[in-house]
Amino acid sequence: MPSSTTWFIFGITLIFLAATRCIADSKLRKSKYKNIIFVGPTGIGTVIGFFQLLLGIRDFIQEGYDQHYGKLFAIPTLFQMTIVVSGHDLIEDIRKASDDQLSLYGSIKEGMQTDYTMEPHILENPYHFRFIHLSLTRDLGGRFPELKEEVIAAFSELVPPTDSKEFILILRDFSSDKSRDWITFPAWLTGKLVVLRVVNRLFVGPPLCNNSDYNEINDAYSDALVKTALIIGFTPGFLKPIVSRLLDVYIPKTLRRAMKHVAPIVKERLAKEKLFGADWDGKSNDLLTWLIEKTPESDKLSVTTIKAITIRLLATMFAAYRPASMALTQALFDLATFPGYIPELRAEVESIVKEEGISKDSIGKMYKLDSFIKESLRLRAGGKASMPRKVLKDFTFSNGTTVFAGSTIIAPGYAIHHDARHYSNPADFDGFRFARLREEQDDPVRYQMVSVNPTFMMFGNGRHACPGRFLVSALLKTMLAHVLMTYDIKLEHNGRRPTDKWYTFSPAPNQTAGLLFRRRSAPSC
Ligand code: HEM
Repeated sequence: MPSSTTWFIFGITLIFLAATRCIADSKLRKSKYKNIIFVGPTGIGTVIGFFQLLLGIRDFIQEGYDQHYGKLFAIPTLFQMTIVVSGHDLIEDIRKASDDQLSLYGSIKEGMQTDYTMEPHILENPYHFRFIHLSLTRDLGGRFPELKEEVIAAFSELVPPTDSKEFILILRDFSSDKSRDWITFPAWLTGKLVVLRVVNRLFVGPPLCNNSDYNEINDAYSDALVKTALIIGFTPGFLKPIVSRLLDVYIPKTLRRAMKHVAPIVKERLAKEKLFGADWDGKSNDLLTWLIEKTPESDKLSVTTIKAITIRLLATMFAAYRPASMALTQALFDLATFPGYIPELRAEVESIVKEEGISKDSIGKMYKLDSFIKESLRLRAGGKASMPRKVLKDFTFSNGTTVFAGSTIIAPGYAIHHDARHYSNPADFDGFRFARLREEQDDPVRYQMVSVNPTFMMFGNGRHACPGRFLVSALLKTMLAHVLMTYDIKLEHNGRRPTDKWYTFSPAPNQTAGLLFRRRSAPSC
């Protein structure tokens, strides 16, 4: 229990921060931002606003979007200015801007406080991200058999039909009546473990991808990164070095644990290369190999190198698995919430699998399944803040409004996805919405999950649009096809969909709810 002195210091700190926020806000409104509409409380209300902003700025974004659609509006957060850009033309301006004007990496640097949470040079040259473009996406067809194999293996271990070692492990606190057919699994934990394992199959290969300690480390690293970045982000600039030093325990500890797994594999792969040459038989085609090849020859085994490789592995995994596992969990909740879709989805999957089996090409033909997952993404996933960009040079939008270097701009993805201008009955889950549009307009490309445009911002837009979306689409479709073919699924607690949990900008699936699975007697894929 914290002592009264601790509470006193905490209270004084909050009052100090609130006062700073008031002063900063009033300065900003009179400053060069005077031509931009401000959203959020004013005057004494800014003190209350400060606490609301601590909890998240999502309501202010929606309020601004509803009242000022097609314009820019500003939400002064604690120590910075977040400018929200709405309307097709202005979002197009962001898409066309150069990286030295509006920078994605600048916003990641700020959002994740990478100067304090990672080695700064890693984001200066994020070549690990290019692996997704240059290798993984281009060769997705070639990698598909591994992805499929791992999906099947992961589900059969993590959602097994009977009592088993892994079953006990994952259930932990989840009680289940094993005498019945239906078994309850923790949805979020299961979704995370399946995605971690499958993505790690493509990032580090077997056996590490099945190592539960390594997968847990990936999860712990992401958690530590988010929490540390949040605290440092709320800290005034001059205090950041001190606060980051005080917090300098969780990330390094997790990193050291991860390095213990990565180092022997790097050694083993280098030894084989020495023995059998650069293209040795059985050489893994994964992110780890790619990172080893990028490292200067003389330096491949140094601790610094292993550390840098491990950070890049964990950072890429952070970008990949968190949104993908949230999307999987939400889609499973939707499948269980709207069982009326199951027969038609099953019919589509079964007929295609019967003809062609499961491959990258065959899942490409499952457009009802694609539509169902895309609708789940539209309604539940993603953040209020798509296309985050740090303004590096003053930038003037096509409507004449200038944003100044130092501000952060975002597009309000969540509001766009819930806007009746773009989607009829936007609050309703309409699983075949995109399949119908595709049929009506005879356009097989525009409505598929991986297409990005100013009305579907889940994966951003423009040159930085998520390069992992092709993998995500293959991953989610293969997983849902497997679940449809292998299990019956339903919600616990009389069929009420578990409520989402909101973080600063983004919704996340409920993290404690369970899902019930029952093995089908029909053959699985
Ligand atoms: C449902 C899952 C996912 C969602 C919703 C998502 C969303 C996003 C968004 C919104 C961006 C920023 C785009 C922009 O600002 O224009 C982004 C960037 C990125 N994503 Fe994803 N992502 C997902 C999964 C993945 C996966 C599985 C990977 C890796 C395999 C990945 C790798 C990346 C990378 C490397 C970038 C940075 C792009 C660049 O450097 O230009 N993402 N993602």
